Amino acid sequence: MEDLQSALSGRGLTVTTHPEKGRCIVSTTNFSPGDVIISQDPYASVPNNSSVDVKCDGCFTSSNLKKCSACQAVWYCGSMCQKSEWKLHRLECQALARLSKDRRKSVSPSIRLMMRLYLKRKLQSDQVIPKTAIDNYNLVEALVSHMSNIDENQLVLYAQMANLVNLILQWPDINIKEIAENFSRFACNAHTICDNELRPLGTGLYPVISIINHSCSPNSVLVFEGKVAVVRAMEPILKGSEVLISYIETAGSTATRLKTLKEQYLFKCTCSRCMKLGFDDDIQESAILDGYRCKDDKCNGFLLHYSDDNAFRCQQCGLVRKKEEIKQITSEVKLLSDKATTSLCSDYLEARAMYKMIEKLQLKLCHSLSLTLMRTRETLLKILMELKVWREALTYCKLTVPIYQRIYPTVHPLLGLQYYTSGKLEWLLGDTEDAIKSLTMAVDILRITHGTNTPFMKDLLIKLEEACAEAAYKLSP
Ligand SMILES: C[S@@+](CC[C@H](N)C(=O)[O-])C[C@H]1O[C@@H](n2cnc3c(N)ncnc32)[C@H](O)[C@@H]1O
Repeated sequence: MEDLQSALSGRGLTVTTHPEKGRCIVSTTNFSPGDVIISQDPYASVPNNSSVDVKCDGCFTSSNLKKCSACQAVWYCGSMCQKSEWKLHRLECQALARLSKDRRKSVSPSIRLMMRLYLKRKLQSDQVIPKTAIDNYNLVEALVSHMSNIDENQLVLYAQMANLVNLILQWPDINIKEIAENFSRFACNAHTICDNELRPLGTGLYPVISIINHSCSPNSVLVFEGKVAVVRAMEPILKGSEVLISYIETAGSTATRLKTLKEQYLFKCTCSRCMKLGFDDDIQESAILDGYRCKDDKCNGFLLHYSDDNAFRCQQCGLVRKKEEIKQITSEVKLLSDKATTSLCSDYLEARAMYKMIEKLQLKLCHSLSLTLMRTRETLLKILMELKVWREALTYCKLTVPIYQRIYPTVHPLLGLQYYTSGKLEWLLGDTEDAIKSLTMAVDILRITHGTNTPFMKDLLIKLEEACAEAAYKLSP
């Protein structure tokens, strides 16, 4: 702990304890928006490979991959990544190679992550890999596990997974109970590693970054540069303030956020947004985000429960909508959604037709600002991008932007990325003036959340420069 404190003090941070939250990271200096508060390499990490989607173990790229010839289970994009991973993979490779081909295929990313945690611990204790103040197994042991609060079924599952790790590693003195506890630690401490556009690539354990607590209106954001986790300030953070990130999608209604945090992280959030639960404006906001629209097409009102829960009443015009009718449309949407999800993996044209039908039904059911309708439109945007139907994709992107602006704070990576998508589409379609506006808004946000020195940001800045140059050229006599 002393080593950690002294490593953090050089970065303007300290670890304190809070009676309800446990450990916290607090700033001992002022941070401005865009400042890197802390960055860390993973103690252990793994790509989220599946039978249909594989990534390089070193950099998580999906292109030019070759299998490790010995274990046939791990992929690399080239010799550089293979070499950088070799010390750890050498031991992992021997363990995997002992398994039958079928067994090897069934080793899930979570099992691999646990194996890699133990292999790293072994390599550090054998001094093959150096330990540092922010990269050692003691920090993993200090992470909360919530073992005494998780239910029995979950414990059984963790015990089964621990047995599997033992079976693969075949270390005589391995402690099954300790492995099971580490699975519980993964559940509330591991982070999903994402690319710059926040698409998931894998999972990593970052034991110092895991000390940062949650808020639904956080002052910082966690992004990834390759496998390195980077926490940046999104707003001015004054000396003495706690550094807070969000563990979950903050757009959900208060009840949804509280439920997710309780189920996955086992705590009751008491941030300023969650403390509004049950107050009038929170009830209204939730009814819009999660809720239904007025039956009258011309009314933009939202519905709240009415007369013993058998009906809903529009809060704007008073029109009543029967619960039965809502149930009927909901089940039609559910039926279609189940089919549509499968078509997403196989046939984009079919998926487009199905999601359009879902959107049509949801327009009858959901408030125009509802998250459910927005998610459908996000999916349609992705499908249309895959199909390269740019103009229609732009229409859907534009439909989501006002909702993003409403549900996210002015500096939020998802809002910045949506402006970026809009700008790219406008640029492609020759709407240069609009592209400049969207790309400028993207830069204003993403330079804070993603920094300015990454290839991703450089690419965005070049696109903006090109759009400005073209606009100037069009204007020149
Ligand atoms: C990733 S850890 C954060 C560090 C943790 N406080 C510690 O002592 O190691 C996540 C756990 O911290 C606690 N936690 C995080 N944010 C919290 C909050 N806003 N309120 C209460 N507890 C919180 C919960 O126990 C949660 O499962």
